Amino acid sequence: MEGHIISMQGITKRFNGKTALDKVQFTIEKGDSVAVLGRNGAGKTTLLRILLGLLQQTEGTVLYEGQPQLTLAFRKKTGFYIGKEYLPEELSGMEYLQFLNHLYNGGRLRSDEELRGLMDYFFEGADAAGKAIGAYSFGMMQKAGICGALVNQPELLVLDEPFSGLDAFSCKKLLAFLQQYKQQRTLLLSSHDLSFVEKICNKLLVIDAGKVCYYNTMEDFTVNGRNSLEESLFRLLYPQESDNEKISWLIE
Ligand SMILES: Nc1ncnc2c1ncn2[C@@H]1O[C@H](COP(=O)(O)OP(=O)(O)OP(=O)(O)O)[C@@H](O)[C@H]1O
Repeated sequence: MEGHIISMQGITKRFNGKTALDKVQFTIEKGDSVAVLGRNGAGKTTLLRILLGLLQQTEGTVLYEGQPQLTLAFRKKTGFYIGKEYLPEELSGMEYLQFLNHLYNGGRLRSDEELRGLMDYFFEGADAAGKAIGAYSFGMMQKAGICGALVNQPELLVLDEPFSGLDAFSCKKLLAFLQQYKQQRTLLLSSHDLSFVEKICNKLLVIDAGKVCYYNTMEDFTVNGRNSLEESLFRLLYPQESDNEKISWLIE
């Protein structure tokens, strides 16, 4: 177990008898940057929610540094953004960050100036700090969620589709941020945007119909970069048939 920051052991999740995750098993080493990939409905968000203790698994165990994960240490050292449903709509962006700051460390962790700096980086000076999150656009909510995930300077950062809804400049800023972040910490993200995944992650966890069908390095998956990530993923998950006939049928 030594060196593993996260260990998921035999995780099964059933919703009303339907299996969403089936005996999922993997470990994440400190310093890894892992992308969770798979089709819509494969089980990625369910997996991240269970890992974070936001959803109870039906079977299996999640360990953080060798211990059951729902400890204060896990909460203090983990940052996450998993969807806008976890954002308090009535608070302004700044109030949300201040709230998290108090929650994590009685307000001693970061100064208001630092929190404002965090917002400035992702919002690029847009007037968001004083505005209620409920009045944000989808992309602004994503940014507020990402800022929230970073308040406690987490050792493990978990992000569910962080690039979704961000404009091109914001994607570039997030990419630059994550590229630096991953050099010092551990990162787990799900994304459908393979070009960003390729630039950030060293390991891939591919899930299909609730089962892990690949977990290893990006290099191994792409045969040392000879194939693109997209090609390699298509080869693993999609049948080699042409959709042209189906498209013609749909159009005509
Ligand atoms: N609360 C729930 N109740 C019932 N079924 C659920 C619930 N949450 C997820 N599921 C089901 O579990 C499966 C996995 O869903 P999940 O959201 O984890 O997929 P995903 O890989 O994150 O998909 P996407 O790429 O579309 O975000 C799906 O079949 C989904 O319908």
